[in-house]
Amino acid sequence: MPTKNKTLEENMLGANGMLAKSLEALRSASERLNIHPDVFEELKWPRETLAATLLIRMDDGSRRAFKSWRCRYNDRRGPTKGGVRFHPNVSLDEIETLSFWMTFKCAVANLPFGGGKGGVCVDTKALSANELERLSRAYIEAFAPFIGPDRDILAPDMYTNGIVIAWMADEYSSISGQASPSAITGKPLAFGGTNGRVDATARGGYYTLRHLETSLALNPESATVAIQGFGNVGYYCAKLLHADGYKIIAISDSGGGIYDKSGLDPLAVMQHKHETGGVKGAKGQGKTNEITNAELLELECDVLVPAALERQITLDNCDKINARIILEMANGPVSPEADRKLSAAGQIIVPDILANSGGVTVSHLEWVQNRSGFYWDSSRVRDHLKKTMETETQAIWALHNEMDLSMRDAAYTHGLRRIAESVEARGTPAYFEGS
Ligand SMILES: NC(=O)c1ccc[n+]([C@@H]2O[C@H](COP(=O)([O-])OP(=O)(O)OC[C@H]3O[C@@H](n4cnc5c(N)ncnc54)[C@H](O)[C@@H]3O)[C@@H](O)[C@H]2O)c1
Repeated sequence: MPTKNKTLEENMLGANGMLAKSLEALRSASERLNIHPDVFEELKWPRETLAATLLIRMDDGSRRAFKSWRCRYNDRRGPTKGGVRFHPNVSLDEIETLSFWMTFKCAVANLPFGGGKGGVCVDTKALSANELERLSRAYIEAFAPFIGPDRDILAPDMYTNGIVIAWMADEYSSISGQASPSAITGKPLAFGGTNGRVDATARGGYYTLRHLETSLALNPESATVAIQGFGNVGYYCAKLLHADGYKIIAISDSGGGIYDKSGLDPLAVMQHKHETGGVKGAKGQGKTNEITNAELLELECDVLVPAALERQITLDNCDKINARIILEMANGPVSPEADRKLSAAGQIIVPDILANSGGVTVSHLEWVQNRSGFYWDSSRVRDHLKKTMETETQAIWALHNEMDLSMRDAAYTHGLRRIAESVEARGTPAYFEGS
């Protein structure tokens, strides 16, 4: 590629940005599969990203501005789909990267969706409930022409659970002038939500891990687990694994963590978090110590479950990671450089685009139910989720072994095959030359 173009590409992507770095997985999967360059050129760029400044009336009468974005990364396999994140560190690069990951996650789960994502740069803990409602509705007002059941479908992400999604769905229906439940998934049950969505992301990761137990020589009777992040995903992961005999030895949240080598009961820790606002101070079965988030990541354990933010394990700390298996329940918790080093050292990283795809898999079922008007019971949802997770886990595990790839490379290869087929189905230069 000429230097001039490369500079242009670097300028457009931001050479050191998270998206530019994340594209490495796409680049190597494209080379491996000998994908047509048109496909790679298309997948390198977000299809469209919209930015909006949300102006909110605060409770004290003042006005405050919040930066926000919505990105539709690629829609070749169907309408774009992805959560909305409310977090103080949200940035354009982060939203576009998360949308890129969603594109591959939906393909890995074989859903008829492309990838999207949105976010608002906000610390929700500093807002009142009224301010949070105004912000949630303002987000929809700003992006309403961009979203829709056949265009871009929203969902929860960090700090946008339950009521926030209900406000958003309500606002979208008001603006569109009709009940439009399928534009936003993750809704409360009474508002067109689906059974089984609350713990779907965690349950998907749990099915994946349990399916790989024999291959990974994991014994649930004695395996130890450390969990970073104790929100929707971290809590339900801890709960499901604990119920099957796994020993949860450490849990953390944004305020810090606790460690007990005799084991922690996730229900008791959640009770403590409800009462005090954090996990610190909760007691386990034996001697419970307080630890930092950094210390939690370095613990000796069989399974480390990052379930909070991206870039928690990087070149700075990857030499200190002692877990045999990392189950990526957060999006992008291990940087590409750290992933290469850890994989080369024989540590198994079950990648986010597989491990946490249970959430979007059940969101798809919610969308299907909203459109058909026929609602499923929990066992039907769980059976479908289990089957999907096991099928895709097995396919990725087989590629990992057959092609001698890390699990992340295997997952990108698996997803790219499907996306490339849908791009190529619209014609490549070879098709037009032949006609
Ligand atoms: N909820 C879903 O369905 C879903 C689906 C796929 C992926 N994810 C990913 O899972 C992760 C967690 O999402 P969630 O829905 O559980 O969010 P959540 O808001 O329910 O919980 C987030 C948790 O992370 C903790 N946290 C925040 N900053 C932290 C830090 N610096 N160190 C340790 N803990 C910290 C918070 O205290 C909280 O316990 C995110 O990366 C999200 O993108 C979520």
